[in-house]
Amino acid sequence: MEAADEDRLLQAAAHARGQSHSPYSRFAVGAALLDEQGRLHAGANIENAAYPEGLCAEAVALAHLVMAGGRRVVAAAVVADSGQPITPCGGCRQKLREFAAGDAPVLSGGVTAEGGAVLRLRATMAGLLPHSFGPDHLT
Ligand SMILES: O=c1ccn([C@H]2C[C@H](O)[C@@H](CO)O2)c(=O)[nH]1
Repeated sequence: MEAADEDRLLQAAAHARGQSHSPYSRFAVGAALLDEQGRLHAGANIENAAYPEGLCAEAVALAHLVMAGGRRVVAAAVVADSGQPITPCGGCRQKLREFAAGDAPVLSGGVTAEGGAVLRLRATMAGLLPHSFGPDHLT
């Protein structure tokens, strides 16, 4: 993946983070996904007063991708202001894996003073979720 495409993905995640509804954790997360048609789909975490009902940014972005007719997650980016690089939670790794190849890049970004994103970690789907269960197991 070219640096310019990585940056486009990270900045889309940073922009989406601005829509986060996270009054309980006060931990705003943004995610962006690149689909097989070259389109970007973004999401932010949406928390709920009934705490377990909250949605992760990655799940919201994935819902946008699928509803827009996307069928593959070619690359993903997650952005948050955290002490260590943010990575998708276990549940979101599985959700993304449904649509992503093992070598799909998963970028982790931190937040700049200007509200943009800076690359902090470059991972892959299979690196985050090794020996994973997926659609092929059901055929
Ligand atoms: O990869 C992650 C990790 C956490 N969160 C959200 C869930 C919750 O709203 C808040 C704190 O866990 O961050 C995400 O959206 N994505």
